[in-house]
Amino acid sequence: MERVLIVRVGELTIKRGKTRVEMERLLLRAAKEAATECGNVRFVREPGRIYALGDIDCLRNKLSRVFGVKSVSPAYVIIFEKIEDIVDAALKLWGSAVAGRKFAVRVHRVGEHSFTSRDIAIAVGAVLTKAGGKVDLENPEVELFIEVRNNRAFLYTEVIEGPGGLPIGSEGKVLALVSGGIDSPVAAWMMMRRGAHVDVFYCNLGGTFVARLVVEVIKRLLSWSYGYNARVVITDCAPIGRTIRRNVKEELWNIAFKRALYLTARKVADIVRATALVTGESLGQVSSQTLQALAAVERGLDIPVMRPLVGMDKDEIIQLARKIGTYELSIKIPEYCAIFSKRPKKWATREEIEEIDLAIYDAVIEVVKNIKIVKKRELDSYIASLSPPQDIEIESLPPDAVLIDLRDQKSFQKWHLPGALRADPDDVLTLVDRLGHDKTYVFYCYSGGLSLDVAESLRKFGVKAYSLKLRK
Ligand SMILES: Nc1ncnc2c1ncn2[C@@H]1O[C@H](COP(=O)(O)OP(=O)(O)OP(=O)(O)O)[C@@H](O)[C@H]1O
Repeated sequence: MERVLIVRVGELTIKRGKTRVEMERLLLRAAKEAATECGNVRFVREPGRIYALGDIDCLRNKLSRVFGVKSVSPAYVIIFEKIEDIVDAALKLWGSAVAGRKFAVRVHRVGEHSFTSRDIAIAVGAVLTKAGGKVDLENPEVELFIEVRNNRAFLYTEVIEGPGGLPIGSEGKVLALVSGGIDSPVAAWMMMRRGAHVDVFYCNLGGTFVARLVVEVIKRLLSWSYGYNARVVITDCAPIGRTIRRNVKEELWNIAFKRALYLTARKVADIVRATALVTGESLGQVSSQTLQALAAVERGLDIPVMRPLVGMDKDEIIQLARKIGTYELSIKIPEYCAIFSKRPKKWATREEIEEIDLAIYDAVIEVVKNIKIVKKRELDSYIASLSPPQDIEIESLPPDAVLIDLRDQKSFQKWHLPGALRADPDDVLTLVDRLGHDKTYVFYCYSGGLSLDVAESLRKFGVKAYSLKLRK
């Protein structure tokens, strides 16, 4: 008996003519890329499904992640002449597996035969009962599927759900704004699932420590992008941060950063030829995601902004993030922002947006000029190349340095280094503004990652800053 993976295609079966042919071609292209790690593989196409032959366990895992695939089933296939051949195969395969267990035989049949689906179910049920199983169609412990297609029969017990949707490339291209947080990778994934080519845009306000973590998230996200060597556009957004802090009223910092993100992404969309932007915003999730706030930041943008999560609850988004595999990586990313205002305005008037645009214009142009584009297949070497400045980590305090503890209040109260002040990462720049940009600052935190990042991002603001290596 030969083993084969049945790959059932989903929504594209309702497409007709040229569209259908093109979608099948794209699906097969994605399936071939997904199967590259599975060694020698052969694909056979049939209406509504594909068969994959080769290392079935590997193929099962990979092809159940291809967009456009509704489900897959590892199956045994036989060529038969009479019903007894199917019954024999079922007994050989499942005789010992059903002993002492309740089972149900589900038969599906296509083609002209001298017997019905029910005949097969009865005959197979009878031999398996003799082998020690018990028929229970309502609550079986094991379901046995037999699909008869002309002179072939497929026998299987598993139906593994695929992601569904449409093959990647069947829609146009979009640029997804990905922060590395929980939501935006899910939004990007949902656009991939609808067949879009998804390129990714990440605006880094921090240092290489966070950038590395974010790119790991993006890499995991793009591990679904079979059939498309997606582009990741990474930008150092420090010029935007500096400009906003200098030239925008503090209550508008948050909106100004969002606006800068949108404007930068708008320009990047032209470079990568994307037709729409995608964000991970969901209506009302946080105060910056009210209708008014969303309308304010996308005013006059002249490109569709898609928000696939707009109607979803946070727990639904988390569930999807877990399924995609990005959740565990996203929650490792420390959330802080150098341009975080304590009393932010929730939305802005047309005039305020115009003022913001004017204030950030040059910074946006500078950031766009310095974008780095990395292809999906180059992400590993890009991640390896990311390392913080060599001299940023120190083991002893320079004289007159201001020492800052970035841990939470409770940990600080329990113990802290002599002379240390405590600050939330969000507040560091404000503190530095107050104490003076000419001093030397040294940070420490729990594991050394956040302090590295805060020091690195402060340096982008022209401040002498270090991360202290704590002895364990
Ligand atoms: N640094 C960034 N680079 C690229 N896109 C970003 C960045 N920060 C935010 N975005 C985009 O703006 C959206 C809204 O960001 P916001 O911080 O308001 O929400 P969020 O709920 O924290 O989103 P997420 O969970 O995706 O970080 C994000 O979903 C993402 O699409």
